Amino acid sequence: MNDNVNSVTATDTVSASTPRRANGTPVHVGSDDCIELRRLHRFFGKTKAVEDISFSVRRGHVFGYIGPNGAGKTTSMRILATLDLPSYGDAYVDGFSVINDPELVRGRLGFMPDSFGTYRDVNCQEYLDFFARAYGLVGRHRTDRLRWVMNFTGTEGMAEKPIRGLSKGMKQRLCLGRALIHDPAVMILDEPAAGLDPRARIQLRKMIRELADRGKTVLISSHILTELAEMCDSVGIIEQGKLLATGSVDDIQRQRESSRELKIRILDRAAAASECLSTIDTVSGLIVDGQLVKFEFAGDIHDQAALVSQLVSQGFQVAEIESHKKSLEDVFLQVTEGLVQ
Ligand SMILES: Nc1ncnc2c1ncn2[C@@H]1O[C@H](COP(=O)(O)OP(=O)(O)OP(=O)(O)O)[C@@H](O)[C@H]1O
Repeated sequence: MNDNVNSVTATDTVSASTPRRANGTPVHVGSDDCIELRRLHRFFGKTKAVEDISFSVRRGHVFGYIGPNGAGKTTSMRILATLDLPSYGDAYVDGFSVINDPELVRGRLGFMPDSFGTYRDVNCQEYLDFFARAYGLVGRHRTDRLRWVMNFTGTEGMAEKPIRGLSKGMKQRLCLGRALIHDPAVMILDEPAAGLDPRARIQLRKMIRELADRGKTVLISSHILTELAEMCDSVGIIEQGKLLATGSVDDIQRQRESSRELKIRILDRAAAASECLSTIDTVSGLIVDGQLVKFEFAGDIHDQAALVSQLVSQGFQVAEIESHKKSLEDVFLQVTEGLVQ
């Protein structure tokens, strides 16, 4: 099925080695990391679609791959799905190299591309059955698997419906079903929520979370950090082929939060309190508005506690303190620069 790797010339490719037995068969390396990119590069002429990207995703985790248009998300996912080859570096799925063991990778991976493909005239059951057969499922096992997948994706009521009559949301469910049909350990989902209405997005999120809870490792791409924040255990932010940040959403938010806005309500002498605050290095942009003193604060939570103690020890009546955290959109805009290639 995944046969269009021949668009890459052999000279483009530098392979990394998978451990092998004496007879040459690959050894399955049991690891907590079910997806791993190691110094992955993919160049198209002068375009560096993917440049030296490394990260790993733990078994049973959902990893959000986030970046603007043209960032290199689809290119990396196509390499993981063995539809393309890296120029340098390697990627591993469930311990197997996409370069050395693509067949083994395909059996362990379900890929949901960003477009549906051309199967307009078959019905939903025929569609899933076709892919089940392509993956070598036979007899009772195939029937049971089809039933489970249709039930899980909520497509059982549409078994007889031709694909050309499906809504976008239903097509996405069916596409997810196709990627799941051979019960892979790893799911690669390229912008599965694009074009879905809010309810369908929520349902998709629930399905993905449930798959991870059942032990599947999921890599999912999106342009939108907020869309992924709730369901992902960790995220990677990519732009112009480079990985700019990786970690949990909270970690990235914390790392990138170089400053935040603080508002302190002082019951009397707010202007004098502002004078006092102006002597602290981590305070800038002070504004006094009645009892409120607003400013940018570049310290951590301990510095914040020290600042309040200092005001109180100087006799100011601190009544309220409000800290405005940067939103995920703020973080995304701060991390990326809006560069397009
Ligand atoms: N087959 C190709 N030939 C030439 N350039 C390509 C090819 N595939 C991708 N590119 C280029 O590589 C860069 C990364 O593209 P890619 O599709 O991976 O980005 P993306 O992050 O998935 O973007 P989007 O969110 O718009 O889908 C872009 O500049 C794109 O034009």
